[in-house]
Amino acid sequence: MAKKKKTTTKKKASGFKKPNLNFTRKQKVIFGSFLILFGIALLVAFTSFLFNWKVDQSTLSQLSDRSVETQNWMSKFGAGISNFFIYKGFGVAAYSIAVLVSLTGFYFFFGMNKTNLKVFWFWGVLVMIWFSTVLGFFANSNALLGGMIGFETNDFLQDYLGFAGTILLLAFILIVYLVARLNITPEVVAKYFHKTKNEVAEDFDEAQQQSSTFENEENSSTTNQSISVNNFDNSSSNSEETEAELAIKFEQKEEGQESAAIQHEPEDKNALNEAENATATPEVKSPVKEKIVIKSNDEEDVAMEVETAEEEEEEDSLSKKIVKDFGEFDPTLELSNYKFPTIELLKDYNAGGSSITIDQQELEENKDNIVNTLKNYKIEIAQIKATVGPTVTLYEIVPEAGIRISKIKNLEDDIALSLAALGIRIIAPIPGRGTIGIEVPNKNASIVSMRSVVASSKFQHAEMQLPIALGKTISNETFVVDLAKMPHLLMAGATGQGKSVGLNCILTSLLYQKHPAEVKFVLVDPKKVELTLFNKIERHYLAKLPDSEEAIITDNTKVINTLNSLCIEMDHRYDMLKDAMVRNIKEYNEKFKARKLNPEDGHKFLPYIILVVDEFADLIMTAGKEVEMPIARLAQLARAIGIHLIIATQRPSVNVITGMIKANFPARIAFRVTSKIDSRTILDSGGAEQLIGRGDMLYTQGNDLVRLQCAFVDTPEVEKITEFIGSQKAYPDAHQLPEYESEESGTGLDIDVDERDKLFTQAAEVLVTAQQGSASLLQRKLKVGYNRAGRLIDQLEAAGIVGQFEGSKARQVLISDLVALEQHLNNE
Ligand SMILES: Nc1ncnc2c1ncn2[C@@H]1O[C@H](COP(=O)(O)OP(=O)(O)OP(=O)(O)O)[C@@H](O)[C@H]1O
Repeated sequence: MAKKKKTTTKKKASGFKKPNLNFTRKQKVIFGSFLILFGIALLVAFTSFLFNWKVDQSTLSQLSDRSVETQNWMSKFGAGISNFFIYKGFGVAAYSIAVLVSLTGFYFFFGMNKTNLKVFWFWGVLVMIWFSTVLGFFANSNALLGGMIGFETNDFLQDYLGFAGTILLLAFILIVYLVARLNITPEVVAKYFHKTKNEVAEDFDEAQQQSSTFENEENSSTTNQSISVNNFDNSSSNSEETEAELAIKFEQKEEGQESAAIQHEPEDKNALNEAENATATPEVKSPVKEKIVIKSNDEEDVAMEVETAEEEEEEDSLSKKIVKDFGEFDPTLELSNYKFPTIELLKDYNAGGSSITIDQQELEENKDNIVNTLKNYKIEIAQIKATVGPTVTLYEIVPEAGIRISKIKNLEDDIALSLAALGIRIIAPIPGRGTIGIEVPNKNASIVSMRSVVASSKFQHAEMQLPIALGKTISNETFVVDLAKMPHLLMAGATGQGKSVGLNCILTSLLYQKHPAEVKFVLVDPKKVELTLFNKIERHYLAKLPDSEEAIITDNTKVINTLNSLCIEMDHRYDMLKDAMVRNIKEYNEKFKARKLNPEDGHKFLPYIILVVDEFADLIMTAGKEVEMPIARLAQLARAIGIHLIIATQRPSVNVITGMIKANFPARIAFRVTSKIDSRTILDSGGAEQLIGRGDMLYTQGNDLVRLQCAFVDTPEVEKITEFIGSQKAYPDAHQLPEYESEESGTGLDIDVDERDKLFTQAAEVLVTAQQGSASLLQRKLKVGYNRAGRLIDQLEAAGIVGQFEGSKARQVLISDLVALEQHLNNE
């Protein structure tokens, strides 16, 4: 069974590579310009052929003879190729070929998405054949029109379908073209005519109103009277109809207070015209509008327009048009030749044999031991089942009715003793299974190779944003999780238990699935050796601060700037999301790819950013609480905007993994730890102290604990992968994070006088009076925070008022009294 699985996964892995038919940018420009010019040459030759074909045709058989002259503007080449395409080919419809060739040239030259090109060629050739067949009807009067192919096709169709049949077939093809290619449906045509009708009516109204305004102006004194008479006449002659019309009018009045045109009685014609003009102005822009005409009593039409066009729809159709013309935005275009690492770069640790090494005898022995031990404590078993995993075997037992589960749980040590094995874990009961699980380590644990998990179909076909193949479960299934869903991961384990391998496994998974345009890593490696290999992919996958030289941060003091910079990036991304009216990075990028967001408004494709901290305890110790705040902020807010944190630590103590950190890292991985307390700190439950090490781990994402064997990826394998990626064309530099100005950055000794703190003079007076240069004194007296007090001291030192930093002692005050201070400050 296991072997069978293996062969299928291998097949899938080998089918993973895509053939590479891409040109480099230079090749595209050269090839593109050739095609454009070739297309133009064809146009020139074809046009000339139309005038000179009769003369040139007699020379065609002697084209190889240099002395023979042709009339074509492109000489022998022009005459030959035109004869081929026009006379022997498609007639005048052959112009399509020249246009299509030039168009192809443009696509290559400007590096545009070529999917549209295929569509152009398909329809272009179809139109050409259609035209030449239609023109084939006139072959007798002019052989050039339809060309030989047009004539023959026409002739062929007429033989089988007759004249009428051929015409009907050609008409059908025309309809297919109009509907499928040009989207011209009966509705569209009807809409167009409706629109034109409206426009004519509108013009007519306008003209009428203008003439009546003119009349109005001339007879201003008499008009009111005549209208009132008209009103009277109308209402008396046609009272029912008028009532109904008036009712509509008043309704409109009540609902649409803003419509001045309706509120005014027709006697105020100037106002009416003005109002109408005002409402008419936006009409010009609105693509769809509906007109309700309400007749008034004086035979004049009061038109109210209801505009139904929405700007967003217009934008939508604009983006659709851009997508139609250029295809969706492709973030990978800049590195379009990028090749994903191949599976061969990973080592197959189980080559030549099955990955499971437990033998039948071991299984039997363990089973007997478990049954006997439980029997000794008077626990009878109704059923027992074994599932063999890569490092441990799970024995699931169903005890006889009436046995208390806590009784079995308490026997953990006794069972371990009887099996003479470390790392026995009892899960009582197994959630959702109704059994009790006893995990017993295999005598010969087998390695779960990274190769096997990367090649697994579960990973290959994972429909996840950031898929990570962590390893294999106890039932030997590949375990794949989505980092984007976690959304942050906390990893802990004692030294040498597999943390670094685990981190490499996560990073490798992402390298196998994500293009450099889609994901960027920010790596913090205080141990300086663990992540150095990833330096090779700096310009592909890493992100760094603009002014830093190294992309991998090994100096803890620099981490604070990076974290704050990530916070700025986070805020910026939230603004972009808000602007785009989407809720998360996935929707944002989809909208951007569909060209619904304008890059000129600051929108761009957002890669996922993954922050990896290899030794968090070390970071907290050196950089202190200052790192905790931005980490907690990122962890709380960054999930929607694609910034994910992976934090690993050797020392899972409560002062490192604080409540604030824990609350925001629901996904946790525990490798073997030394005590139950550590296990509780990471997982909120025991169990990690009973693991056997070497990548044996427990994973939780807020609810159940899953025991996994972490996939093993060795340093040489990572090196090969990074070398493979690093040797390919890269971006000019690592991804730039936003610049961050640290609060302390202005505290050099060359502080500008203008940049001094507002409390500078007050601070100087406090220290000179007390003759004590201490920051805490300033904090107390001026009620300022520690940072500001520190900055003030630096400024006072720069001004020569206090002396240099002297460790634990307070700084010396260099000015004796307030008078001297005043003098000192005046002399500056
Ligand atoms: N998944 C695994 N499968 C098999 N062996 C493993 C696995 N993970 C780790 N090991 C073994 O354990 C050793 C130590 O692993 P790793 O370097 O990852 O430990 P670590 O927890 O990072 O230690 P430290 O904290 O001291 O850096 C590896 O060299 C390897 O031999």
